[in-house]
Amino acid sequence: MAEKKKIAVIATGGTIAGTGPAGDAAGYRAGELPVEEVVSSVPGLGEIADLEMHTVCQVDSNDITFGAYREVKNLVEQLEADPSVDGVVITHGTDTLEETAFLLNLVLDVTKPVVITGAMRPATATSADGPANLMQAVRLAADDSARGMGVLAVFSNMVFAGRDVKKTDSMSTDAFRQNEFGLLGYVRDRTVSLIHRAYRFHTSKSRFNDVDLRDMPRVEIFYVHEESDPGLLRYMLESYDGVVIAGTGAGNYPKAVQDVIEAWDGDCMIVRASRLPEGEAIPDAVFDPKEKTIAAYDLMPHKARLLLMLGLKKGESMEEIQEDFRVY
Ligand SMILES: NC(=O)C[C@H](N)C(=O)O
Repeated sequence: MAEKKKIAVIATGGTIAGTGPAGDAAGYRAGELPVEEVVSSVPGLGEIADLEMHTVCQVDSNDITFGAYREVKNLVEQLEADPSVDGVVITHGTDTLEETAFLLNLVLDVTKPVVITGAMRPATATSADGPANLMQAVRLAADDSARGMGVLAVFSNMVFAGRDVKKTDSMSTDAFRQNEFGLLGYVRDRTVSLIHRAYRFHTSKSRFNDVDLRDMPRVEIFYVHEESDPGLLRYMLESYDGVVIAGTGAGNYPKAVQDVIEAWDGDCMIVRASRLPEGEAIPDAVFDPKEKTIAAYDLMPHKARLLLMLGLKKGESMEEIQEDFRVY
């Protein structure tokens, strides 16, 4: 029989560590339970792997920060260098799990499995989903097939790529998808089946895995709708290092917004993304004839924001950042 693996569990909070009125699925406080209690609530977990526990923070994921990302990066890279550890599981709130998964996928210099998971119902709810997700995440992190796959997310038996995972449901326990990119595979009980591999660069092959996550550039998102306020966009361009436009359709906007973009000649870098969950915002001669923007392709605005921050932090030119959006 194969030797038992050792998995490090890093807690950051979220509903998986949430407590509230007995049985209820809502009205709870996220990030309350210590990781040891979350882990001990999962029957049989210790039989899958030896576990070591770490806590970076205990927050609702809406309050996650680059300070926490920096700590997670340092810790995961220490664990990568520790020959006694085989893989890492990160527990996290679901609201911003997709941002954290994408960011870590770009900045961690690792090849060991790194799996992020969470829960839609707090630990005190009837049929809490955290224990099953945690069990599946540990199972995946202990599986050799997960090595070199970048940051993976596990939710409700499904395995997703950190780059592509999206929260698509605000209530169901089946809350994550990666839309037209399907799934990477499944985990259930003792069976791990990885079927697809993410194509884009990540982790040990990412040019961002040496980025110092302190003092990050400030990037905000301008959400487009009918009669969007062009004055608000002008203010943002004057105030931030970068702005991501969450455009309609393929990254589009009203003429008044286009006029502001075309008149802009400051340092603030502009990325054109789409507010839609599927499809791409590609370079476009109709909405951006003067080539003032960087196309985000399929990345949602909140993921595009993180990639832009990393490119700006590296001091990259507009052309280099455009290339980042083609390969990451
Ligand atoms: N299901 C959850 O984890 C939601 C919670 N608000 C969080 O993101 O921390």
